[in-house]
Amino acid sequence: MMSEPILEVKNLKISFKTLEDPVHAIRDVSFTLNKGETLAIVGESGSGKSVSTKAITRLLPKKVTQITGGEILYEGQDLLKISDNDMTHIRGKEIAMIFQDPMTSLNPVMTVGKQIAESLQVHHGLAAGEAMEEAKNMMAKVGITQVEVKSQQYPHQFSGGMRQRVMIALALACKPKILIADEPTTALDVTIQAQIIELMNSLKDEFDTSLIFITHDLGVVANVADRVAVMYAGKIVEHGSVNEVFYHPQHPYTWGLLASMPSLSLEDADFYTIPGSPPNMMHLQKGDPFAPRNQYALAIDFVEEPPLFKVTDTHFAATWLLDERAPKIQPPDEIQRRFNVFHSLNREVINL
Ligand SMILES: Nc1ncnc2c1ncn2[C@@H]1O[C@H](COP(=O)(O)OP(=O)(O)OP(=O)(O)O)[C@@H](O)[C@H]1O
Repeated sequence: MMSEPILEVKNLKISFKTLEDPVHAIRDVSFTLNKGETLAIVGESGSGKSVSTKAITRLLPKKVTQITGGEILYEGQDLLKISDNDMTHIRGKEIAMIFQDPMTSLNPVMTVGKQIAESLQVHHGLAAGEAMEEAKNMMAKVGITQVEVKSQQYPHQFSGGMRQRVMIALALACKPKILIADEPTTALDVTIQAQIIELMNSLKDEFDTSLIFITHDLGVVANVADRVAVMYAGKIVEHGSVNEVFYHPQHPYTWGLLASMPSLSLEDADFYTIPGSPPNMMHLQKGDPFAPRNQYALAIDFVEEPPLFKVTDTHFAATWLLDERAPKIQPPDEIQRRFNVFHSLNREVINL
């Protein structure tokens, strides 16, 4: 795996103006997307996944959005500083997005073939006929059959799964360098979800695209991601390789997400769920916003937010439990089981 960065988000801070106080939606978020990799961003609803990625394509509502700090570096330029015109060239052509509900991105009164073709005409300057041929090729690539007929149909004539395939065809037609998929499979049933994820994985490799995959469902992450970033209350609270986050998680919030995942091997384990609900981002209390829900919280959690502690060169977690002065605690059974898997995985690697 190459580890050359294609996108670097550094110390991003975003607030929204409201009729009351501002909502501090993104509170100092940094992450890197490397060329060719898939980065999954996970977290509960409202944690800031969509806002931080919409900032990349500058799709946040201008009137109410205040970007109060940070930079978004793509190929050496700060996307927060370039002109609207330059951004229009990058959006769609170099950085494309797929959303949970394709109907919000597809034009309901234009045939799907025409929509894909139009994007190729605008971004790649293809002539109409050539663009339509390429559009049909893309539709076939994403597994749509009878493309001569289907390319003449409108979005409402497609099922949910097929519509998502159309969105993928539209997003990848211009061969973007980065694809941001925001909950692309959430509205689909489990079998179709698996098919769409497999499709995105194979096309991403074929097109040499780097992928940011946003989801609240850790279950789908294992099948797509190289690295995982876990968000809570507008911050990344843990990030690492998929094995590190799945089998050696350090943050009690990640423990909660993992332990509440349905699993076949959990019959005897004590179920650990995250009590309470996410904080009000308008009025955050002093200390770690996760503290009131954290059964492993220390006194300091109610006073000061933890920094990201380094676990390995590739793994970081923002929990005071990693401070050398913290008491040693016993993680929940399910997490201990994962630690054992992690240690046996590592032993296998060492013995190779
Ligand atoms: N236009 C807006 N005005 C005010 N607050 C906003 C606006 N857009 C987003 N927010 C707030 O920003 C925070 C982060 O929202 P975001 O949509 O990024 O969360 P998310 O993790 O993607 O959740 P979901 O999975 O529900 O989409 C939330 O508290 C949300 O209410």
